[in-house]
Amino acid sequence: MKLIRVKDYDDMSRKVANIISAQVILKPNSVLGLATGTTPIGAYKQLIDWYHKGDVDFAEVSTYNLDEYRGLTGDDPQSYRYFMNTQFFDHVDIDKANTHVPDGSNPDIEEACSSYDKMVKDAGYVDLQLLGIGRNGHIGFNEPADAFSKGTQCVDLTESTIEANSRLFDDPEDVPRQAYTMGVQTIMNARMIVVAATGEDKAQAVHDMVFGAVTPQCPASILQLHTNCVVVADDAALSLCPGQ
Ligand SMILES: O=P(O)(O)OC[C@H]1O[C@](O)(CO)[C@@H](O)[C@@H]1O
Repeated sequence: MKLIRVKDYDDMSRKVANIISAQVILKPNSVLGLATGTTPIGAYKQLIDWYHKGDVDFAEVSTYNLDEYRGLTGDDPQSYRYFMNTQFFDHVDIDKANTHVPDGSNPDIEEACSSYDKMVKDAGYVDLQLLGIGRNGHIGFNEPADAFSKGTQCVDLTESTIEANSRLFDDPEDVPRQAYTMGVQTIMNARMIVVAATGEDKAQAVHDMVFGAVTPQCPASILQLHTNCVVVADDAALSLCPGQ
């Protein structure tokens, strides 16, 4: 695991955008694994800016998102499909047909998960996976559990995640209780992984991810076993890490 210390959220956003840009410039038809949440918004903004300046383009890129709330359609403003369209896809030259998010509107869990797995597999898995990290160490929506997940699965969100994500909903009661998420094994199949984290509320999760035991109780800890994983984190997120 390589640690890159950054000053703050803006610095993290530029560095993450630089890594994604380099990937796309070197391999224009890259398969990107993308994340939602507050963490990557600044990186998406930076990429949009560089796209408008002609520094990078996404015409040949395809994308697979980590997760989606079960029960929401893509046109629901709280859905992750809507988030990706409005925060990134609508502003660059990516072909929307090449962008993929688990289908939260599919009530058939088995079908929703297996069809997403097949798509990612048929794409040859992900070249570069961008990850945020939950306060409890979750990646995608893979919550602390007794075993690491493999392929796409339907998960019951923990109270801590529901509480953390309720800030984005008018009424906390509206936060869906379930989500479809890419599995940990699929995430680990990515050829490069970039984890972004800022802020003190991520410090314990970042410590456990980098220095803790590899355990499904902290899903992000398995990233220690990935051969090409970079963590881009600010002082606050690294504040519990020894010698950092
Ligand atoms: O970037 P945030 O908003 O802190 O979220 C962290 C993680 O939590 C999720 O939003 C899921 O709760 C992930 O998609 C994200 O990577």
